[in-house]
Amino acid sequence: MGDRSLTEADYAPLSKPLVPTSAEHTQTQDYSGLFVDGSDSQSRSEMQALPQGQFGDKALTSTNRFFPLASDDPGTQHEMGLDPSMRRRRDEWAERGAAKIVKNVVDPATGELTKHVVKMGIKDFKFGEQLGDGSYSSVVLATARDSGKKYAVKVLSKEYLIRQKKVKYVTVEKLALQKLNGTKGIIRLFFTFQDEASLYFLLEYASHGDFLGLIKKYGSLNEKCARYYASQIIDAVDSLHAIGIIHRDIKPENILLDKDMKVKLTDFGTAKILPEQPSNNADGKPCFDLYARSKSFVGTAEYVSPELLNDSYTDSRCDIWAFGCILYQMVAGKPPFKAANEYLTFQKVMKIQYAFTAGFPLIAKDLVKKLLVREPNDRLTVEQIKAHVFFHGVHFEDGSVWDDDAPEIQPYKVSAEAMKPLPKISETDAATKLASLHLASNNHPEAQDCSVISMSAATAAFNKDYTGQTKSGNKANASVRSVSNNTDREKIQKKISKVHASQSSPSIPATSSAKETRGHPSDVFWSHYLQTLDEHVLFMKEVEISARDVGNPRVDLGTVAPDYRNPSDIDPPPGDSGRFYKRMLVITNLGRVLIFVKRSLRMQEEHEFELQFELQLKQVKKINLINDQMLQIDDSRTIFIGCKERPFLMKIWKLLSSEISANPHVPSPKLDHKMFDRFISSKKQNSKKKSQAPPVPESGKLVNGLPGSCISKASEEGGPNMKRLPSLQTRSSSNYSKLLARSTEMRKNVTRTNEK
Ligand SMILES: Nc1ncnc2c1ncn2[C@@H]1O[C@H](COP(=O)(O)OP(=O)(O)OP(=O)(O)O)[C@@H](O)[C@H]1O
Repeated sequence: MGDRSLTEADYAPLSKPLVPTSAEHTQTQDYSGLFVDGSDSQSRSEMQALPQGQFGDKALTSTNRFFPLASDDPGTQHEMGLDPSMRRRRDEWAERGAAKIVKNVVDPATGELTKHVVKMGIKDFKFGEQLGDGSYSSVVLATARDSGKKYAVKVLSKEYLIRQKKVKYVTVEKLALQKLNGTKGIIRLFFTFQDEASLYFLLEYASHGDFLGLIKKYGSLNEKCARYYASQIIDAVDSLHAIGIIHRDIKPENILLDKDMKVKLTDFGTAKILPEQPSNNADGKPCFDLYARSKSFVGTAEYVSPELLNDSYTDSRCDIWAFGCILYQMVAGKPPFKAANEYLTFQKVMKIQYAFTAGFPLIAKDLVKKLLVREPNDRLTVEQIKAHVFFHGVHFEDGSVWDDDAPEIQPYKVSAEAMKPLPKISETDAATKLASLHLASNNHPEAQDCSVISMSAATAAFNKDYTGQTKSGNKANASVRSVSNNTDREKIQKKISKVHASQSSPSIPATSSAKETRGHPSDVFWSHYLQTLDEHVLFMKEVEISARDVGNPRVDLGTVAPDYRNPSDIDPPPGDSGRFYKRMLVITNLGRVLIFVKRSLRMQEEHEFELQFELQLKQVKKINLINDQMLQIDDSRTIFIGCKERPFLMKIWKLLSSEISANPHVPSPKLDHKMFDRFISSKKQNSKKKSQAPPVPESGKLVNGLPGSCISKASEEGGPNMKRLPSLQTRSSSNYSKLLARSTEMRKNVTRTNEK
């Protein structure tokens, strides 16, 4: 359509009703239970074809972008400067585009209730602050002049919709919201109206903003909060699917929180509305084919399901995938699949390449693992999710997920409780039994996996590497973070030891007796441990951390403490107590950087935290912690870090006066690299034997599974996703289809090379 002027004919579809209006609505003064369309009522029976496809660029960038005035008297400001013909058109539209509302009005003379049809449009609301900006809309706060009630009004520019051929998506959004009207957990659409320039959706106002804001504010959510919100999200998804609607773009930005902090799903612009299937259901419930495949390339990179990328289709199970991503994000504070750009994110999704953060609670981890499964058939169903032990005590059947008050929001902190293995399935618990039966029939390989998180193993490795032996019992397996009080820490570790003692954990090989592990280089330990995992160590360094702020030259632990490998035996040099730190830096192929900091001298404190970014750490010489959120690598590259333990990080930072030097402990850095290269080449050989993996194309090294050249220009930014993620369909400029085609082509090439 280009930049040509739009004609009457172009606007025609928007001047007609987009969907049939509800004829039997019962309206009250506050518009509850109401769905009314403010369009020409003559064409009511017209139903547009259900749209599919993609949205376009950032919306409302056209000159017609509308921002309602935040004025008490909108009339005067509009009147000034309006020529008579414009005024006439505006008045025409006030009449033509208004919603027709049936109001119950009390007759002052008789006291009787009578029904009046009134027209409502822009003049009936006071507009306030902008609540959000979508890819094709702006959302503003609106207060009804008559009742003082607050609403959110989604404003869509007609010109933009027409130019970008997005009209049909507005139709879908409206139709979906109409079908879902009154469904718990779904934002309510009261009515729509329009004027010459814009369409307006009068929506229920979700005063607590969106879920991304909540996660951002607290960094993460503890299990109680995660359970509360996850139960509402999955119940809302269940309701959608039951009505034959697939959302297809579930993400924290599209989950709103109402005045009671309860979930309201929004943004149905890319939803799929399924046709009803013939059914003999005795209960008369409508029947939909939730597995009907759709080829639309919709969603948001970080939450898009692998079948869309690998096999170019989605069905209702894409919502389950997105739910898995969000559950992970609640606890970890960042989405599981996140890279420097969408292309790399796609690669991670396609390969299901993600890692759990340190201390991720085991029960939630089990659920996430069963959701982030490549094959949609192997993914848990909504029913199975609800029956998962993570939701133990949540009563979906009686609707109490919506009645319970929201818990006090707290960020996630690892605890002994969180590290408890999955409880045994009770035979009497019908729901759990159902889930386990389904799992069995799905032959889900991970169903039995209650393994301890890899970070625990890392802690164990750390203990062993630094003491030369596994610490008493399974204590080394305990991963305790940010417990500053030594006594508390010990108590917690004892508790965890008990838990772990009763469990056979693959993290610590059963054979790892003190005798056997003594003197093992850490890479041997890691190669042993990581044999069964997708994640493997790319690089590991023992480093020392020194405090320069005290004015002393950096202390060489190797000199001061010859028995560096067994620091628990070292006595602090007089006056220097508490100034020595030891650290192990572990970089894995999943882009994880694990740093274990141990304050030396009798092992008084031990902490671990995790950073996530992508870079080739071989080059790294120095790491500075700039503040509690930023890490600077080699003076130039600044990385945002996703450290949930900010207080701890701050503590380290303060202690070290902003600088951490990462110097290899081994006398020659080359030795370090040699060890590492040996480790990697043996790792490569092992994995070749194991999986007959295709050879790496000669053209270049693989970085994250891709030729390095593909990401040479990628920004190094990583860390938690704290930006609002635009939906795929909203950025035609970045052309996802092309990206996808490129990555598919690349995979084909690799396969072809192998076949040759
Ligand atoms: N009912 C509401 N109450 C409060 N805030 C809202 C409401 N609806 C939307 N918002 C805010 O506006 C933002 C954009 O809304 P929405 O997602 O519906 O727009 P969109 O144009 O469909 O966006 P996109 O397609 O890019 O996801 C939301 O992320 C939210 O912050």
